[in-house]
Amino acid sequence: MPRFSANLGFLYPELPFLDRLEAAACDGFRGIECLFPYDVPAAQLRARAGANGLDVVLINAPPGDWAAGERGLASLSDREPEFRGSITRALAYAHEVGAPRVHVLAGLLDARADRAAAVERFEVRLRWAAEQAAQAGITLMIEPINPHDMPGYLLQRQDEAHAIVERVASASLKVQMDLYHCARVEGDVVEQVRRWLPTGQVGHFQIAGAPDRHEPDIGTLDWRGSLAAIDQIAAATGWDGWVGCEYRPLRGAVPGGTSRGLGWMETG
Ligand SMILES: O=C(O)C(=O)[C@H](O)CO
Ligand SMILES: [Mg+2]
Repeated sequence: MPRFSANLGFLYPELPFLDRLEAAACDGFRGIECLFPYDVPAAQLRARAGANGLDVVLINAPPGDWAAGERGLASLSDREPEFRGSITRALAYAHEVGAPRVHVLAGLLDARADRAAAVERFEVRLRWAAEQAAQAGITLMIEPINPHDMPGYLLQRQDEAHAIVERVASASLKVQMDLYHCARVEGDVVEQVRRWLPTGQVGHFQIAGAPDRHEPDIGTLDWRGSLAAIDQIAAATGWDGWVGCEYRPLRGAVPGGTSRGLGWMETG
């Protein structure tokens, strides 16, 4: 089985954020990932992770005004200074907590906007951001996200993301392949893993059941096949990344609900 990290934006929702680290460690996780940890001083997160023997494997860069509906700044016109500030802040935070990956959200495309121009802006900004990341020894991620969960998101398909990574041509930019989004948009997830992981351009995986984003074994996702493909290709190529558990536990806020739903890991 691959290494799993606990996405603390989704798992253990009944606990205060910092207490989720101990719960994850008790459940056997060795890595955690966060959506937007910026309300917590980096020193506190680093200390809790260290005390629980956890690596912080991924954080997201600040996405703009999330409450107002923004989902990233990287492709938005007239937001370059804010975008650059978000990257600087994310890289500094990631450095302090020892996170080797930062996910950069692309942003929403207005229905009347020119997609080609937005993609061009995205690439120009990623090129700059990847240079900053390289200096910090951090790898940036871009992630295709399905339009049911995030209508209008610029990046929805694996081939679009990989084409951008190829054009930006920096070793510090990779694709975050979320098997849940991939299942909802592209269907045959195992085939997509087999197509893209050997390219060396996948930096991180995430997993959830489809179509409801609960535990991977709830729904139609071929999670066993996907994880077996990751294992097989990792053994052949030396890929040593993580698979983030980014799902809403079916038992939601019931105390212990996340832990009780982890049985799929044993049966994979
Ligand atoms: O939504 C996802 O799948 C993510 O991974 C983002 O980081 C949060 O929107
Ligand atoms: Mg994801």
